Amino acid sequence: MGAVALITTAVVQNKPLPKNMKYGIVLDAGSSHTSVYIYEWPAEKENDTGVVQQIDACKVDGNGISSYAHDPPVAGLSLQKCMDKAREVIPEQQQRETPVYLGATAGMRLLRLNNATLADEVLSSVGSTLRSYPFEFQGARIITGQEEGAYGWITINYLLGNFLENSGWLGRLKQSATFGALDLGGASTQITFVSKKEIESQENSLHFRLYGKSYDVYTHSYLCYGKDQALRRQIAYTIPDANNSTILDPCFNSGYRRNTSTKDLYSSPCIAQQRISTAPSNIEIKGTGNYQLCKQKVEMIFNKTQCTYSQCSFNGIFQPNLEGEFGAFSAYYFVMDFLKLTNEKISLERVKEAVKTHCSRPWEEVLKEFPKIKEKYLSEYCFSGTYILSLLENGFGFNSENWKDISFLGKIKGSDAGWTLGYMLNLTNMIPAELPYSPPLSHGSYIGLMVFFSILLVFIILTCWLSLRKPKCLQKGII
Ligand SMILES: O=c1[nH]cnc2c1ncn2[C@@H]1O[C@H](COP(=O)(O)OP(=O)(O)O)[C@@H](O)[C@H]1O
Ligand SMILES: [Ca+2]
Repeated sequence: MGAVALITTAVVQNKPLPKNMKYGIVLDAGSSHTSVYIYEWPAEKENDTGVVQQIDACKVDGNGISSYAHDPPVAGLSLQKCMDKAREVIPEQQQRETPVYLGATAGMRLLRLNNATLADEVLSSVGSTLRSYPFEFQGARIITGQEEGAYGWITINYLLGNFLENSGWLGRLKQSATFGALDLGGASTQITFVSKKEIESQENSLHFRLYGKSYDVYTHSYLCYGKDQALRRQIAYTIPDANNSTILDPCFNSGYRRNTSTKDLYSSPCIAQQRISTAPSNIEIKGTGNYQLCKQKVEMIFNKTQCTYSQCSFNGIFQPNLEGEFGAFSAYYFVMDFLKLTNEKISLERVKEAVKTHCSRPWEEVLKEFPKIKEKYLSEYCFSGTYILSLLENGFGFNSENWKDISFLGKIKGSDAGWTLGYMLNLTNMIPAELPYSPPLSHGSYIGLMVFFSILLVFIILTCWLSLRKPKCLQKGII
């Protein structure tokens, strides 16, 4: 009876509690568009790694918030549809304690360079929209390039489970068991990885202690080297003078035509050094679809001549030797996915061939094959593919050898690869410096052991009882 009571108590008392979920919202206000991400995690497992999951993502209609500089109040209004959706997704009783963060990236950094007052107005407009929702508004700000790189690195390694793998005694011995992060945006690009070598420039050096292990991380964010700004710079190199308003551009498929206003092209601070006063007000771009010529033009934006450190990537920026594996996400993934080049087994040479082939296809043929793809994206895949190859090879120093170390990542275990998750994990203190205490046994093993020992106890009691009865039996002369 005692043993049965023990088993029952063990099972009933230790039933896992019903899951109490928590939620968090992060808005990624990128240069090209804004996305709203909703995350969920069990409250009682807050400090475990790998428990936060993306449960919803909503793409805001229209362009990035920096494009509303001429009418800041509209920037806030543009977020309403996605925020209404967030209100539907998150249970009502949890909404008041759900934090909302907005982080703006390179588009807003550029707007701040052009006009800081307008940048503030846009931020206060999005802030007041977010405050009007029943969530816990935690601020709308422009994050630094360093933060963008660091949080992207944290996100992918958290989702890949690398921090937990490194936290045991065996993991602590391993040198570089994390993935480097390569993030390509529209206005900036970030490279972040663990380096064993000394990081010679302070501004590129980060130190983290996560789950009981220390990480020395190299990061750099290149403003104006996102693919949209790089395209502008590439076009600006060949702006003709006032007598001629046509550009023959090898980075667009042959037969493709696009009209651009010079005022719009020149509005970016990234073009500051390339402006010519005699430029016509409108230009017509005519594609010629030639990978080699496009590559030559693209490479003009990487200055490889000056370097005051022992080694540099380009533009005099220090970069230690590449180490370990890398996850490439955001536009790296969108472009390589379109070109069907995300398979790890494809060599650098084959990737080049594929981009070359795509560039040489007539625009009419491309358009016919992909009628549903947004024309802006479709027309730029030749340039984007060429730019990605140039940036990785000529800029960062990847080659045929270490190309296999790059994985192009869209989602990892259902969550988008990007800086937003890392940003939220950091701001909610969900990544502890030291390993959190976890009971040595899981709930299942605990119950199993309790049942086993209870049965063992019953068995021992029965055996003792039977052996104690023996002399009595003998006394009675039964045997
Ligand atoms: O489906 C797609 N195909 C190609 N490019 C895409 C697609 N979706 C987004 N992009 C590009 O990804 C980039 C995202 O950059 P983002 O808006 O995050 O800028 P930022 O990080 O520099 O602030 C932009 O260049 C955008 O055009
Ligand atoms: Ca981005």
